[in-house]
Amino acid sequence: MLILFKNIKELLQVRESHIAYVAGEEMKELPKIDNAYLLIEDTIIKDFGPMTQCPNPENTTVVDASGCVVLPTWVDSHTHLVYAGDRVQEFADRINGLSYEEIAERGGGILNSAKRLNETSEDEIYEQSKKRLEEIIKLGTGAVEIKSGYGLTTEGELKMLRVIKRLKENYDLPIKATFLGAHAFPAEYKTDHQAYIDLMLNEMLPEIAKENLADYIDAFLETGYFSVDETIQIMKAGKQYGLTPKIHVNQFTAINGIQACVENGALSVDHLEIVTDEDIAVLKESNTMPVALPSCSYFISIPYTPARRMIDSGLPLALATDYNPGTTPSGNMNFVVATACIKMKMTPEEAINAATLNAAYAMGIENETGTISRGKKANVMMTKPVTSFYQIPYEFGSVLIDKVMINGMFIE
Ligand SMILES: N=CN[C@@H](CCC(=O)O)C(=O)O
Ligand SMILES: [Zn+2]
Repeated sequence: MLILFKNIKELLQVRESHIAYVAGEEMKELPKIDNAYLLIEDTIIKDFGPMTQCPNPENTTVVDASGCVVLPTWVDSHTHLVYAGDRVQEFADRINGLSYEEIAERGGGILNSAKRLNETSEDEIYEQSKKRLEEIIKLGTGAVEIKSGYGLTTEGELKMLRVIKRLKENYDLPIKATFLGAHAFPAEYKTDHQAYIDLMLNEMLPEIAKENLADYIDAFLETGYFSVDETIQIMKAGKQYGLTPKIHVNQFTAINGIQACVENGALSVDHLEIVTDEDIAVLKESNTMPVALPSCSYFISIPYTPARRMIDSGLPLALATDYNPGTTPSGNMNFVVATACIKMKMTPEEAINAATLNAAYAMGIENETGTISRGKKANVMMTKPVTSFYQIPYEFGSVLIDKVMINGMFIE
């Protein structure tokens, strides 16, 4: 089946040849074709170019994109969208003055979600999660990473990962599963961290590997959560099962965690609200993708990742939502892109590179999606009529995405 987008005002993120990611100055360039066509054949991008060279194949569905922008769908490389219930009470508590850390110290936070998850059936968690997934697809997300980490028991972690597996089976977008047993220490292991780590390494990981439930391994490397040495143990164990690390680090404090992640071959380091010059120097010598999560900074009022300092130092940067019940109850990548421009001073070109091409690298799927390139998946989207693609971040509270195509099929 052929689908031809014609008269596209701006076709964005056009890459003739393969590129893994863009860094530093390169991030400012978002290649585009004005007045373009885009031809989709079945599930892949077949061809594109200026309208002056537009083909006229038979038996083709034509989409008139006059006045509209067409671009690859967003890639959300960091979410926790499989969870049970919500944490609205903590939202109110924070408005009334408590910090995220204070709520966690009182037994709220991640442990609150873990309790709820362990009390909820797998079917119910699947139902709640698929609604979130369907919502973000309509908002333009065409690939998503999803973490476990609200189980913190063998049964609970497996339950979450099985839900992610069901989502993979039932939805047509690339989904990667990340094992995040090291999200927090359950209360009963507060004084015996090693016992919980042993449980993860000796019981959870072998079962996860047996059922092939995870693609990546994660840990919350942070003061009061998992130390550098504990995280190193977890990364090394994960790698023995073929799970590459993607690590939560530098959300509240910088404790040389980034160096440990880089040394252990992390595909990405995520959060980075607090970044030292040493962290930047270490990242510059690596292929590890830094990932910023601006909706989290917005929601819990913590600093934004210093994108300008990082990009101006020559680093790449990816953007993701962090969709989760505690720090980011939103999976809207449009808001992420807008907030990156407004609060982190990223240009629209940089933000869109960060939310497509670089984000695909952070998920290990840069060969499949993230750019308009011949042979890549037909995961593309079209805006409403706009003055230019700058309108996407400019209208920060609106969703300008009009049509979303996943694997060559329009989402209803
Ligand atoms: N910081 C660690 N994990 C999540 C929040 C988890 C929660 O509060 O439920 C995050 O990425 O922000
Ligand atoms: Zn997270």
